[in-house]
Amino acid sequence: MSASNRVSDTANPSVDLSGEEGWNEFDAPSLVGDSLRFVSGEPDGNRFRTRYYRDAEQHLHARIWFGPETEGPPGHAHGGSIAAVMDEALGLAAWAAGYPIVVGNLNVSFRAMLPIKKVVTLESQVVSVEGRKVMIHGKLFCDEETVYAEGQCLCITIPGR
Ligand SMILES: CCCCC/C=C\C/C=C\C/C=C\C/C=C\CCCC(=O)SCCNC(=O)CCNC(=O)[C@H](O)C(C)(C)COP(=O)(O)OP(=O)(O)OC[C@H]1O[C@@H](n2cnc3c(N)ncnc32)[C@H](O)[C@@H]1OP(=O)(O)O
Repeated sequence: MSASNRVSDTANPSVDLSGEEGWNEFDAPSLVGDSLRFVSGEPDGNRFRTRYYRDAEQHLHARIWFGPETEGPPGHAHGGSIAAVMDEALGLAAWAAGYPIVVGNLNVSFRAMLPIKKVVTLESQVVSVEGRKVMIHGKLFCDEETVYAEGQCLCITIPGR
């Protein structure tokens, strides 16, 4: 690839991260601080672009653009980039539900190759709470037929917070 092609690869495209009707934008930094830069830190960059929402039932959703810098297999997202999104978003879902946690265990099933430069949706749900263990499930998809990944995230509450 020539240098000039590389420049056009990283040109700053505009990306529509708007939510669905009934979703309210969720201000993650106001809840957890500014530390979530790995996935959410560059809203105009070429790695991820992320916007979080909550629905009327307070479930956390996200619109996420996997930019060219998330590439793993040619033209598709690196599995680690998908796992990073799951780690942040599912951990954040626990915080948003009122549980101050860190992620203890994360299982990701990669169901279909995720094309880069695409906006996908993440949905999440708190499925159980037992003592300090909060289980969150989530999936990344673009429509009913196309699920790219599913995540099961065991979060552990941090004592004293
Ligand atoms: C300097 C400290 C800072 C601490 C963090 C402070 C604040 C965080 C603030 C903001 C967070 C910001 C944003 C949040 C949004 C997204 C979050 C991103 C998510 C992450 O990116 S976060 C980084 C990756 N994350 C880690 O870096 C965790 C490293 N790790 C540990 O810090 C410990 O490992 C810990 C705390 C997990 C447990 O340690 P612990 O000593 O407190 O508790 P203990 O071991 O007793 O476990 C209690 C019960 O959980 C079960 N349990 C524990 N771990 C399990 C596992 N893996 N699988 C199955 N079960 C497990 C036990 O079996 C027991 O169950 P039972 O009670 O039934 O026996």
